[in-house]
Amino acid sequence: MSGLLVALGVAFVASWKLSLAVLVFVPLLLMAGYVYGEGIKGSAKSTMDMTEQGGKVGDRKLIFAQGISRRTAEAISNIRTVASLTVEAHFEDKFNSYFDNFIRKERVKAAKFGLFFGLSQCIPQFSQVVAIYYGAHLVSSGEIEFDTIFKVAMALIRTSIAVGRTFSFAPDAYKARLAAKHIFHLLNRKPRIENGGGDYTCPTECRGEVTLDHIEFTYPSRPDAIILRGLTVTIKPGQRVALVGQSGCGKSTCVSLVERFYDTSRGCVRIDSVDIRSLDVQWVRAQLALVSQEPVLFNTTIYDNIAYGDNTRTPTMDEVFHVAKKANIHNFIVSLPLGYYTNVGECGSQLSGGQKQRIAIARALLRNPRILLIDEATSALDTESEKLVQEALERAQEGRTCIVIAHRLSTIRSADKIVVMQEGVVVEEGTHDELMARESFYCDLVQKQVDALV
Ligand SMILES: Nc1ncnc2c1ncn2[C@@H]1O[C@H](COP(=O)(O)OP(=O)(O)OP(=O)(O)O)[C@@H](O)[C@H]1O
Repeated sequence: MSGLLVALGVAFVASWKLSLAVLVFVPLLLMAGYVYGEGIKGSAKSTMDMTEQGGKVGDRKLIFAQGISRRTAEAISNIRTVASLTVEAHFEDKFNSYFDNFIRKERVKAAKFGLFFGLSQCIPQFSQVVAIYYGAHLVSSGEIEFDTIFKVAMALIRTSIAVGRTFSFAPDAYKARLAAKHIFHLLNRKPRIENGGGDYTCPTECRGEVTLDHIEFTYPSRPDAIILRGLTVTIKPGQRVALVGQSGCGKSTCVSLVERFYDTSRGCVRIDSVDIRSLDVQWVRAQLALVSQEPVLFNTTIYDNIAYGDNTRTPTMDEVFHVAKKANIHNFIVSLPLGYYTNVGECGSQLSGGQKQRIAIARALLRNPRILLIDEATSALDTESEKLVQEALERAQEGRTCIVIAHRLSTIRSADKIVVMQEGVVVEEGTHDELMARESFYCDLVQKQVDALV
């Protein structure tokens, strides 16, 4: 805007009459600049929009089975699910229909824009014709010099077009400011649980005692649903404790609290009698290893996937062999053409469920944790594979505290303690024999599983 004011000053000083004649065109010149600027942005943005929106075809209903909004990229990465649901054509139609709509809308837009753009490109020429025609008249009548025509024309016409172009970028500048504000808000957010550092304790050793002391807990995303209601469990060093109960009673939540993915609402988790909120979270996690229901493998070699178990050092090949043998997976790995350097594919897609489980067990063992957390796989493995996984799990549990979330009760008969949970509280605990003798909750669960098998 200051540029326009300066240009007006220069033009009026040179010739106010000629300036007034050109000024009639200034609003049109501003508009011409604006339309031109929009044109430049439009061509770049439409490509971006097309890619972005095309990527959203997977939204909502398309992956209805999972009930969550996904993008096409996710549909492609979940191609097996898409194929097994036989919804490929549906995805393709939706993808194509989006682009059909897009092309139709863009054609109308392009025609409108072409018209405005053409007109806007004429305006500077018209204004120059007027400036030269009227300027020539003023020169011939001796009111101005010849070069004044160019001073006025250049100052007003070029500046107006430039200002118009700048205006066209104003909405984007505003959006960019807003986006930057969101980004800085995110960057400035402090995590509720500090990831190491600060004034936290790092004990020199860990005995492996875990206490869940009168824990009440709700997930931050669902503050109305109370998941744990005063739950208390004590696990002695080296003890093998199984958490059992119906689906949704809060077993995995207990493991998440021990891992300190969340803080409790009331009560506390203790390791070796120390509240984990006062312990360095990196230290806490270094004492733990989690073998989860759906083990996550990275898209890299088997060696790397196992070596991720201990990021404090680069493990030797012998160490990796040793843990892989313990996890019953070494023979399989060496039978592969590339052995330990075989890539497992995205999320371990080139391996079976049982093989993934065993690699995850090897990874956990490499960490040599004091406390092992096992969330038993719910998905059925074939008998042979299940036997191999079970053997690997049993070996992995030796000499350390273990918290096992058991789905198949037959696997935890020998546990030192079985804790039966119901709706976020402990309703019963003891050994298998003690609980069976009581003929109560645990006995019911066992009976239900036996009935289901028959
Ligand atoms: N991240 C989360 N946000 C909100 N609610 C959650 C979250 N994770 C779990 N829940 C809810 O907490 C409750 C307990 O879940 P949890 O996974 O601990 O149960 P579980 O006993 O381990 O079940 P399962 O045996 O089926 O694995 C469930 O009602 C579940 O819907």
